[in-house]
Amino acid sequence: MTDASPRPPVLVAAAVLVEEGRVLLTQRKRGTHLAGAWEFPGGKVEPGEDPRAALVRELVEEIGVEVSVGDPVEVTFHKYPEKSVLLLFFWVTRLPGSPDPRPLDVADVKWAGAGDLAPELFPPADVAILSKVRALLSPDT
Ligand SMILES: Nc1nc2c([nH]c(=O)n2[C@@H]2O[C@H](COP(=O)(O)OP(=O)(O)OP(=O)(O)O)[C@@H](O)[C@H]2O)c(=O)[nH]1
Repeated sequence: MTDASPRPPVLVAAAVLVEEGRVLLTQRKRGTHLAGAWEFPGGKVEPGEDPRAALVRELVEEIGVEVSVGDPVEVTFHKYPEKSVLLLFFWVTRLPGSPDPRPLDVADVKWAGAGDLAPELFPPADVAILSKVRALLSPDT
């Protein structure tokens, strides 16, 4: 049966930033949707905003890094009980001279190897992107 009053999905842009065989992850803050989960850094695209510009903005706000946003890696639609999300995952590279990531508006930040990508640590919407990213990373980390 279809929802009687469906709301449009929340549009989210998220980054796949790989350096030296590790991918950058952030941890969701207490009191937010899916608190404590590890995820790909990013956030909601504001109405009328270019998703790539939103991602640049979110990475400065959340972890203080300056990036260039490349091609899409994956697009995922997922229904949570409280909302649905449309996630746009992009390849991202740090600009020369960008600061190192630090947890400005997230609970924590880390460079993760393939062994850190257990799906149960991530939002359920991230299953597809996780298998793509795992295949890219060094198997022994
Ligand atoms: N950045 C990011 N968000 C993700 C991922 N996977 C996933 O389901 N999401 C969901 O996409 C939404 C991202 O929006 P956000 O980061 O601005 O979340 P928020 O806490 O401000 O949202 P809220 O105010 O509705 O709780 C959240 O509901 C988050 O749970 C991911 O890999 N990265």
